[in-house]
Amino acid sequence: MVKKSKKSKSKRVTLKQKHKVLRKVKEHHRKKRKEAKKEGKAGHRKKVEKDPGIPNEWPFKEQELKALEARRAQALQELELKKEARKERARKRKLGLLEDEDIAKLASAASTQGSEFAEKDATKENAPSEIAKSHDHSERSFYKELVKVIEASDVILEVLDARDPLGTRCIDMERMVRKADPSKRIVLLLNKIDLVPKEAVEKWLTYLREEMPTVAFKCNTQEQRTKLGWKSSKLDKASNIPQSSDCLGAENLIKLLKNYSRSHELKLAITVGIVGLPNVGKSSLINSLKRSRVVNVGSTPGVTRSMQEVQLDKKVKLLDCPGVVMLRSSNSGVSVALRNCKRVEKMEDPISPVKEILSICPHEKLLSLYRVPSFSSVDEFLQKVATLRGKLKKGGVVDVEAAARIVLHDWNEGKIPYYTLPPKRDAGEDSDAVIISEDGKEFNIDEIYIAESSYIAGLKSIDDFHHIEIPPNAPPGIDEEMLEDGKKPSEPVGESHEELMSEVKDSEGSKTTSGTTQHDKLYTAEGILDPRKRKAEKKRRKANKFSALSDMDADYDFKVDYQMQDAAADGEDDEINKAPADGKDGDSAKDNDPMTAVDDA
Ligand SMILES: Nc1nc2c(ncn2[C@@H]2O[C@H](COP(=O)(O)OP(=O)(O)OP(=O)(O)O)[C@@H](O)[C@H]2O)c(=O)[nH]1
Repeated sequence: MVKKSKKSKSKRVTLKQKHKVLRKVKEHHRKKRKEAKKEGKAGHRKKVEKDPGIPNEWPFKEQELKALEARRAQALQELELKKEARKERARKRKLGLLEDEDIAKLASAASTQGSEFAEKDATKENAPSEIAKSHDHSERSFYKELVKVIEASDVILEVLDARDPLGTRCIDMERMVRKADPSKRIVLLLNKIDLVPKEAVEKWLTYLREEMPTVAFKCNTQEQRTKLGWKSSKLDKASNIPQSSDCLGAENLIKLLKNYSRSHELKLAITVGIVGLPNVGKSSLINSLKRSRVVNVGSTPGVTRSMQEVQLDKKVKLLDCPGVVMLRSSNSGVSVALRNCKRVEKMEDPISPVKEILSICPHEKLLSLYRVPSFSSVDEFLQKVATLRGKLKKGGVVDVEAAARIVLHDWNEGKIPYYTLPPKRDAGEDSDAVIISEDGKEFNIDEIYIAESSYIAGLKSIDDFHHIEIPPNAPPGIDEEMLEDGKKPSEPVGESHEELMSEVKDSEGSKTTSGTTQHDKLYTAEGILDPRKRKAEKKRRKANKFSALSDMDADYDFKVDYQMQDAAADGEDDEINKAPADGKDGDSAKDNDPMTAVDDA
């Protein structure tokens, strides 16, 4: 390094010195800023003007104070209502009841409106019809999704709840499948076998296998996202199946589907539509087969809202479907509620289904389950449950409806354990109902049944269970009339299920020739499964909206509205403040605003 000359005038310093200087400068500036701020504040501090209030001399002081108090109370009440609606919405969101958000929005809008917002009153009047419309629409859209799934599938897996297989079997839907294409195969799947005794499972399997290939299954009920457990089909009797959250029967079911694919020598993947009533475990079945949480699962019915596709492997593609709804009115009410086809939160009358539960369940069972002393009527039972569970309304009144909802939730989630046994077949039963099927050969069903018997033997017996036996329900039917009632000329939704079927076919267009694959069919079905189309549609709608807004802006004349508003406000002020105190205009405007009134409070 070149030595520094003694005569040199260079200002180069060491880095340590340089940083020290910089730090000092920074500190100095900060100090200066602080002082300036202090001075500025002290120098220009605004004097807060004290509100002189309403002068004592003013003749209307009493009335004005009363009105102010009323406005303040109303504003507080509105805030309270908003808070409650928010809480309710959060609770429903947690439960996965997304469409309830709209209802909560409507309810809160209706409740928060004051008498001064006349136009909002109109919204309030319209609210119930809007809710009904959206509900109807969701049922129709669920039905449309079902039609799409049936159309796209080679094999239909109809999921039944092992506790009441007949009550959760939809024979109308089966007819619909056969009508649509007789080459489509239906396999019944007896799910939730962990909730019933072994004897019931065996009897139901024998009963159902007289009509169609039927397999027993237990879905995985673990909470984790991946690596969901499977129990081997080679299970010993000592295994405690009902307490395990592992899946049971998956290997067998996959083997059955592959047998079908092999028997038809299909090179492409077969499409398997998973259908069934709400909450029977369709989504859980897909997650269990895939061994990870690929679709949403929930104990409330209606979690699945549209068709979802899951590729199991090269050979099998699964389609999740919303629960079969549009049930006939003869099935509605109590029996629909007890099949968990309706959300308990949405039920207008949750007490009637509880009456039914009390009539079929032995009272001792309920006494021990709910830890209530004896009761003589439904009302007494619900009052005791409400008191024990702390379900009280305002003023300490027991909330029997909330208690009824608890009991219904317990019924649907299997906390009140029950099972059914198959009925005896009539000699003259409808020949259409009993189909001794040839389908078994395509699935190589004998091999499957033999493998299955090993783990069914491991289930708990009727003596270990202490479950309640109830009579089986009749299969629910699909209401075609309901489809026709809701028909509107402008609506693109189909009319009856035949028309819906043809509509879905039409939407597939001319592309759907006999040579096209199921995969093609699926992607041509309008909307849901083509994300690119959906995005393009969204973009187009957004562009239209913007152009409409800019058109509006171009026409808008601020002068007109503002002048009119000013004139109107002047007129109003003159009327309200017939004897105003000087300078009180601003205050009165402030008092008219409920929010300001609360702030003032
Ligand atoms: N014990 C037990 N519970 C099950 C079984 N399968 C499903 N479940 C439970 O049943 C409830 C409903 O399951 P989902 O898979 O959401 O039913 P879904 O048929 O898809 O319901 P929707 O989407 O409403 O049509 C969930 O709480 C599951 O944990 C089973 O084999 N045994």
